[in-house]
Amino acid sequence: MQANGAAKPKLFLASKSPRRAELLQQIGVPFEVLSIDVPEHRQEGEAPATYVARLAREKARAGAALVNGCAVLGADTIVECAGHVLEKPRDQAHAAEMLHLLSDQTHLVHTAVALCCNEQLYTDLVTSKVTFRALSSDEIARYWLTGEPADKAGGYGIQGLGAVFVQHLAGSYSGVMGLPIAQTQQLLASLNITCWQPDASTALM
Ligand SMILES: Cc1cn([C@H]2C[C@H](O)[C@@H](COP(=O)(O)OP(=O)(O)OP(=O)(O)O)O2)c(=O)[nH]c1=O
Repeated sequence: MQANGAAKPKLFLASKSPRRAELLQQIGVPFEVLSIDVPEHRQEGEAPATYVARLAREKARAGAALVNGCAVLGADTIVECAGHVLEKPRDQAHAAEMLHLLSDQTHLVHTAVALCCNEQLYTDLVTSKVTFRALSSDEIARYWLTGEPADKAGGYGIQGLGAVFVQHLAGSYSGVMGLPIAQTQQLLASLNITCWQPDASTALM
């Protein structure tokens, strides 16, 4: 029990994304990673924001079904550009196609977060606007060889070498990376899960 009497459930992150784990660690929340597999298929006519929110909910619910009484955080990130929804590329050609589409354009990055505990579900959706400078075919080909695009929505990582493509960002940097920190902290607070205890042993410098 916490000082205010409310129970604080143990937290699991239902994600294989190392970025999400890193971002959650950054704010000092104790958690364990839970491995779940949710099929990621967009339904006919499903709007991008509806799709990403559904996947985050499904990940959180699938995790919660495995750890009764605990809190489970799920998230999903997609890129939307010129009417296309971009997820993780299948291969080099697919990544190149995505990066050519993003070149010299502004796109949206939607990240949905869902927190599930027993029957309770808390959700949020963060959309950021990212503008890329023009990319050459040569640098797109060389970027693939770094290994960075393969496991990232839209085929790039804003937190890595992909940062050199980004001319402008309006929104949440951590959201583009896969887990919007401020909004996640708010969801966790709904279940009384605090990020850090401001006492002598855990004080942040
Ligand atoms: C746009 C962008 C995405 N990404 C990542 C975040 C996500 O890990 C990934 C999008 O794929 P997701 O399907 O959202 O997540 P995932 O498959 O990596 O992990 P899981 O489903 O198990 O939670 O792209 C970056 O790391 N940097 C970026 O700049």
